[in-house]
This record gives sequence, structure tokens and C-alpha cells, in this order.
Amino acid sequence: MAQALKVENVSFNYGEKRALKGVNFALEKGRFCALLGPNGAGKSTLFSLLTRLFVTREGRIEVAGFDLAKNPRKALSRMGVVFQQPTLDLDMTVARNMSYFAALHGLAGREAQRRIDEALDRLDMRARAGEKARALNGGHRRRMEIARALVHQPEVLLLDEPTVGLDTASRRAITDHVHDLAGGGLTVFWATHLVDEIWPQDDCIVLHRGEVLIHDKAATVAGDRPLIDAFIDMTGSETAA
Ligand SMILES: Nc1ncnc2c1ncn2[C@@H]1O[C@H](COP(=O)(O)OP(=O)(O)OP(=O)(O)O)[C@@H](O)[C@H]1O
Repeated sequence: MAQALKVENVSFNYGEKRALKGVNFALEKGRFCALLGPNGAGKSTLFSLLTRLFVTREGRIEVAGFDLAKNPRKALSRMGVVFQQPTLDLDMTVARNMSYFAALHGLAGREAQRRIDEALDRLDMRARAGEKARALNGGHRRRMEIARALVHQPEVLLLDEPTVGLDTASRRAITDHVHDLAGGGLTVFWATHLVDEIWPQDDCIVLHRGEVLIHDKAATVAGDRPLIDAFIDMTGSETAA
């Protein structure tokens, strides 16, 4: 089975603090994989390494077959990223935010427009193209950011707790939309501490104190009980609801 993302023996320290300890996993192409961990598990640190905000000499990361350290441009061009903190320009329209981002990827003219329309359609956001980002509610802003992360047609979409701060209905809509995106050429890697964002057929990696505890189908991780019970048993977390 082709692998979209490979993380081999990756460790990372903040000074004395060991935030990731020999993390190993590989994501199958076209799957939705949740990275589930309580606060402080190391999810954001791992995302910072995957997106090259941080670098480590301990371990190796491969994106769509490209070594991130040796071939960062190619590896990063195969990746779409939605960070925990919003990164859109509130004074620009949705369309302008999208085309600005497309230009950063060397896309312009009709081809850029075609891809922008297609990405907005995938998130049900085309009707909002002319609105200023500031006029959108939190859920629609997030959907726009997800659409924007798809414009350059990445093979891996990373989302770091993308529903933080959203109300229940928006959270649900985004979770559903992003599950629909996985498949074909797109692998989704979704960091969360909320088990209700994970579906039984998803792949699931449980990260705790910088270590991978288990990587399997969510239904298998859960076993014969709700996933939240399995998660709390594994991590002792009381903040997973
Ligand atoms: N800049 C930093 N300096 C020192 N320690 C840090 C720093 N950033 C994170 N840490 C520590 O590294 C560990 C992993 O943090 P990280 O933010 O990656 O976890 P997380 O799973 O993303 O948590 P959250 O769900 O709260 O975002 C935690 O113990 C955290 O306190």
C-alpha cells in the first residue's frame, strides 16, 4: 500500500523537555487518520516538524515519497496545512484570500481560478467567494482556510485541532466536510483531543507524552467500548469529552 506520510524515529526537545520520543508511523494514501492526544501530548510539536517550522536531527520524515530534510520544497509542495491559529486576511474577500495563496504556489490566471472554484465547491463555500473574510462566522472562516489549503492540490492535508473555538454545529459541519475530502489522492491527518471528531472507520494514532501508544482503526482502538473510555484508560486524560 502506498504511503503518503512516513515518520521514522522522530524525537524533539524543548531544552530539557523531551516533547517527542522516537515517534514512528506511516499513513496510507487516501485515508483519514486522526492524531488523538490530550493537551501536551506533542501534537502541535509534531505538526511543527511536519511543516518545517521546527527541524530535528533525530529521525526522518517523508511526504509523498520526498524526504522533508533533503527535498523540502518538493515535500512541502505536496502538503496542505491548516494551523490551529487562523491565518487569513480578514480585510480581503474569500476569493482574494484564495488567489493570494494560489499565487504563492505559482498559480495564476484561469488555472488558478479553476482550482479556487473547485476547492471552494469541495467545502461548500463558493457562494461566499465575494464576501470579506471578516463577515464570515468562525465555521465558514475555517472552511475557507481548508479550501485554501487544497488549492495547490496537495496529497496530504494536515489540520491541527481545526475546530478549536467553534460551536457544536460548525464543528460537526467541518468534521463531516473533511471526512468527505479523504480518498482518491488525498490523505487527511487531523490532530484533535476530541474523540467525537473521529469515526469508527478512520485510522487513529494515540499520542501521549510524546509517544505513540497505538495506531490502528479507531474501531479497533475503541474495542468493545466507546472510544472515549479507551482513550481515558490509555492516557488518564480527563479533558477528552
Ligand atoms: N515552546 C515550548 N517550550 C517548552 N516546552 C514546550 C514548548 N511548546 C510545547 N512545550 C511542551 O511540549 C509538550 C508537547 O506540547 P504540544 O504543544 O506539542 O502538545 P499538544 O498535544 O499540541 O497540546 P495541545 O492540545 O495543548 O495543543 C508539552 O509538555 C508542552 O508543555
